[in-house]
Amino acid sequence: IVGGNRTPIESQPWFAAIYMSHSGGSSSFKCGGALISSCWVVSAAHCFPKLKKGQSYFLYLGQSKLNSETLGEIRFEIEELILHENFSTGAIAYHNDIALLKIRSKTDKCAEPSRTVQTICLPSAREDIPVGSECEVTGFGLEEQNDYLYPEYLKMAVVRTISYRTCRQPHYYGSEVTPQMLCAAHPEWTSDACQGDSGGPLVCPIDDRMALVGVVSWGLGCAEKNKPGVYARVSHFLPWIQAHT
Ligand SMILES: NC(=[NH2+])c1ccc2[nH]c(-c3ccc[nH]c3=O)nc2c1
Repeated sequence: IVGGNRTPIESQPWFAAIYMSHSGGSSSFKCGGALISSCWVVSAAHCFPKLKKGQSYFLYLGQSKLNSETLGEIRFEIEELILHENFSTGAIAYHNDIALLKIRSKTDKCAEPSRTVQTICLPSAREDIPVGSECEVTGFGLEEQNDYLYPEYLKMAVVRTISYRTCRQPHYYGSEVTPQMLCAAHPEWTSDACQGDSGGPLVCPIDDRMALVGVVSWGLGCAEKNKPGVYARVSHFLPWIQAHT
């Protein structure tokens, strides 16, 4: 997250930190995710390239600090990884960049709600939030696009949704942006998601509840003028989520 502020996991209790474990026993942080029900986490399909021998994915819920113990954090193995069947990579965009992870703890359980672990609501069917809505994006991703280390602490930034027409302007992203994507940026281009935030949640208030409106997908650089963050538009994928969970 470029800009924004540190946030405790209690403020984003649906946030999942997804890691890859390597054959030698080491592990590396990969992407964010969001808990949508006890057994299911939503993330981005591009976070899950084909695994090599001895590699696997796992995730933590309730984690405020990267790679280390947060009181109340819980580790989950990925029992099932479902990538959208039409996921593809465009010139700069990812299409249908959404994935579902079925989680299972060591004691074969799914997530149990606590002060640091809660689900995020899905948006109701196909209704879209008004342009200019103030939303929040969360993750352990880079704080500057040329950084090479991820921050230790979870961060959150406030961004506003941008209209499809604006985002398709030539000096924005032109026709790389499709109706299944949602653009959002800070009005002064000072905060944004960045590498490592992929898969994480863009949550926006709908009526009086926070809902998972977007999944961090791509962007040209980070917090660059006229280059908004692009998210998978979750309302479009509701039928797909319902069919696979
Ligand atoms: N500006 C944004 N909102 C953004 C979001 C996700 C990104 N993911 C990446 C990325 C860069 C290089 C390798 N893998 C990535 O996911 N850049 C990103 C930029």
